[in-house]
Amino acid sequence: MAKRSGQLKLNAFHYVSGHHAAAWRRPEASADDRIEDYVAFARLAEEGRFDAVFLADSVDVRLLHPEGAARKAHTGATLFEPLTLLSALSAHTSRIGLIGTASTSFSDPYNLARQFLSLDHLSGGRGGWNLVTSNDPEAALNFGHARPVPHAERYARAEEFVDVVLGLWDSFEDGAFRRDRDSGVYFDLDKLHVLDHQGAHFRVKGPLNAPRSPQGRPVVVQAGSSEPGKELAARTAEVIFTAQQTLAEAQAFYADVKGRLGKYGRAPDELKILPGAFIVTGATESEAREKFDELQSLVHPDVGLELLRVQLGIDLRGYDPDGPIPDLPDTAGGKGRQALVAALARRENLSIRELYLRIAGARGHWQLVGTGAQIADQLEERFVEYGADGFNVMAPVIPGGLRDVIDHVLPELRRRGPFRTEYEGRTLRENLGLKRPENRFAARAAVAAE
Ligand SMILES: Cc1cc2nc3c(=O)[nH]c(=O)nc-3n(C[C@H](O)[C@H](O)[C@H](O)COP(=O)(O)O)c2cc1C
Repeated sequence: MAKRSGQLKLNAFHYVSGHHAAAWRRPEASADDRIEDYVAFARLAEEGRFDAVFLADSVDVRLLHPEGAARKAHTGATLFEPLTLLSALSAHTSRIGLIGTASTSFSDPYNLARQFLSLDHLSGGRGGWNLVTSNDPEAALNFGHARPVPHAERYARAEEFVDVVLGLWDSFEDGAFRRDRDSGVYFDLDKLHVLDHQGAHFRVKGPLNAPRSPQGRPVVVQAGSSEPGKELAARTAEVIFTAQQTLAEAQAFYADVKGRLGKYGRAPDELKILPGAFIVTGATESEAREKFDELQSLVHPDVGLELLRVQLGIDLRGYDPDGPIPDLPDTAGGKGRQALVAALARRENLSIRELYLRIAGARGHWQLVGTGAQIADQLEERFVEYGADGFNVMAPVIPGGLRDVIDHVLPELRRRGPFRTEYEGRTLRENLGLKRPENRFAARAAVAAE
């Protein structure tokens, strides 16, 4: 296959004080309760010409390992609800995309469709929905369940959930709202469509009480890595977040998922694959390494064991930290991530302690520590060798780690070619190079009229 040209896409992953588990302990890190810090991050990412800010989310504080949770092993304890926060950020930014996470397991399609379409209008067409099924085992207990919802059930619901949302987003065709004061006609009835969805999980009549947005509808993002996760993404998503350690694993995932689109009548370029890249950089390699080592020295064993509980689905308290990880149970959580972290331990022959330090920063994602040129070389290789269409950039500490990427890595990428100096468009779709979707009802009417 010829080496590719074109532009890679970059998201700025906002993980409260930083993606490293010890980020919040650094004095320069953003606070998790100051809106001005979130605004500063979004503006910094926009200054760097990133495609979007991405907000992860969990609907559970993750207290299964209280000591680890109390030491902020993950963000669960202090996450502002993403849609609320992104709506606020839309007023302080003008070009950067705003992608927020919401669960199909613990929401309902009508409200979620309305909220994300409202964000899309508020932001002038910059909204995106990261669809998750929520692999936190205790999240279900916050929504009326007595036990975790099994993986297969979560995806069966997600498949129907996304179809209802996409259908509701087509309730009104483009140009439906005339707002004609003279005739008194506010909208064209023949451009309004009732969904009337009847399914195994949902009965939703519609229409949605919100018109199509400047980019048609929000961008749908998925982050599944299991079989059902990849299939759902191939059928419905336009961006997929993912995690791979090696170029070969990234190329295999890339070819696998792109190869699935054809059966849904989709072209490979209709889905952008953005693996995570945890990047620690500086003016020199030793400066980058020092920054990383300082953070590593702040990782408490309770935090490390909690990180492994979330990623591997097993509580390793009571095991010898300098011994190997035991055989792993079938997890109700994220199967894709469990397999990835277990493979990392085997490949690098890591003890429990070594493994939690290995993932304390990147949490199972690709970890790059070095100068801007060294990192740009690796990012460019994964892009030109068809391992990614771009990256979800994870800064170790916010905002300093993002500033480092902008100052040291992006100029090197621009020198090599595959990253923008200026936004191409005004909407998230235009900047991601995604087409503006047709309204399904208008498309059907056009075919019928031929
Ligand atoms: C970059 C990235 C971001 C993710 N963000 C979230 C998140 O915010 N909330 C969440 O519940 N899961 C999140 N996930 C987990 C995925 O939804 C999914 O559960 C995981 O990748 C395992 O795939 P599987 O569910 O298909 O087994 C994320 C995954 C990736 C790769």
